[in-house]
Amino acid sequence: MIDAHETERRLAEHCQASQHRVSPFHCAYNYTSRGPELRGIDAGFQPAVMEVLGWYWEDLHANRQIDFEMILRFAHELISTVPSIAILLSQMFRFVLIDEYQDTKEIQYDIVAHIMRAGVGRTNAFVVGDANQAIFGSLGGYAIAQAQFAADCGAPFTAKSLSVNYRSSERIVGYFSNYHVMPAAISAEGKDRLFPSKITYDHVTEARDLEDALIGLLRYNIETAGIAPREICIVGPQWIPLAVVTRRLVAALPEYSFDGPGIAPFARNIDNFFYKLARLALTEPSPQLYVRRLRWAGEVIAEMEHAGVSVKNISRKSLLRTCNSIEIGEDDGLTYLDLFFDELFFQLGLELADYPNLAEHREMFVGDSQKRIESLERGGLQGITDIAMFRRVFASRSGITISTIHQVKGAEFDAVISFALLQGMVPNSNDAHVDSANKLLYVICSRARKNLHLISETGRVNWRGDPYNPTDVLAAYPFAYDPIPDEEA
Ligand SMILES: Nc1ncnc2c1ncn2[C@@H]1O[C@H](COP(=O)(O)OP(=O)(O)OP(=O)(O)O)[C@@H](O)[C@H]1O
Repeated sequence: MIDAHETERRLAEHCQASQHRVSPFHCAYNYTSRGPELRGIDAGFQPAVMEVLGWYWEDLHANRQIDFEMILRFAHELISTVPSIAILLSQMFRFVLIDEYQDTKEIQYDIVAHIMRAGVGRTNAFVVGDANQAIFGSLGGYAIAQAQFAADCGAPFTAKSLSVNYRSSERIVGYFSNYHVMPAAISAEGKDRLFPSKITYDHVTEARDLEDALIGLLRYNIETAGIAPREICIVGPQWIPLAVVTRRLVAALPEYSFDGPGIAPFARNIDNFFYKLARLALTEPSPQLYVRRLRWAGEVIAEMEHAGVSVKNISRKSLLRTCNSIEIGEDDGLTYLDLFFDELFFQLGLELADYPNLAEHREMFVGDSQKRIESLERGGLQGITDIAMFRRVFASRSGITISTIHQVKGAEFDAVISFALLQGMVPNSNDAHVDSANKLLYVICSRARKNLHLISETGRVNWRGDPYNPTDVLAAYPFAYDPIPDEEA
């Protein structure tokens, strides 16, 4: 099973053999029940891209490997060609629960529909989500219509709606309701419903002064409004600019700490064996972490067994003890991990070369992490290789969260500060549809319980040198914003 980074590396290799300047970017594809579909590629260019993908699939086949899309493809192929599979699954499962249905792909809906049809009334489904938050359309996710899914499943569905919001104040709910693409009446009924929320919109700050504006808002929320740093989130569209902003904020506000998946110095590939092992290598034994580390140790042992290691003498506790006993005096995060992995294998009496699957995982983990560090450094982030930065990835959240819009989905904070709300970034220029902008703004604004601060900084230019303007739907919303706290002072 190869991960997204390895897919890109292999595609880059095959693209070199193409005579049509195909790049890995063009090769992003979704499997549907009708076969593979490319994402936003002109019809005339499609044969050239499909040629490269053909080589890529042959290459994977020759190495007995699959990528994520192929899991869906083969699951679908099996379930639609071997009827007993769907019948068996429908007998095993009385309920199929789907969360975030708006991010579900056609092939996934079709897999469920096969099971439901085979169940002829035995299997029920509970499908929940929010069509207003469908921001993974570019990856093939969409909110299926109720009638369509009912027809596909051969089963009637009863629609119910959640109209009560327990998270945000009335003022916040009133504000983000503007960005609904599906009509919905929502009322605020949580404990903060009457909170006198500040909702501000700054469209005058220049990009070069962005950090000052962010610092002003952070200080207002922490020092004046009394909000804890871990209850504040800064949201931006892409993680490299976010990392740059973080670096400046870290330097300007040494008294506060910052957390965020976007600033992790190594590849967050949760299926990789060495990522799982890194969790044990980078956390210290402590009573608070004991149960979690025990679970992580269990996952590591299961992966080892899967790779063919004899684990009968390795228990979760003994593995933890061995990990805890390893001491490595090294400040460079990647070197530390490298030495840790070597030492652990040595202590367990294992030779990595005897387990090709694990050796491959190690190569991917180290290669992806190096690439990630290089791109963060190119983005201006220094000190990223330090072991302390590595350790923070698994430390519990205590600082101000920095996140991309797509990563922040599902989370909630007392205060949300969002920048780069610019047409061409939010929404992205590949997907400049007005609904896409509405959904992104809806996701951002509906994360806030109390305060919401939006920024469309001026002076940013695209690769052609043209200036970015504020996101159209945001600029067109005639809302009575509060004065920006700094100006008030
Ligand atoms: N019945 C309830 N009474 C009080 N608080 C509730 C209730 N249901 C949910 N909440 C609180 O409301 C907040 C939002 O709930 P939750 O995260 O489950 O919503 P959600 O539908 O997943 O939201 P979203 O899709 O926008 O992320 C949480 O803080 C949760 O604890």
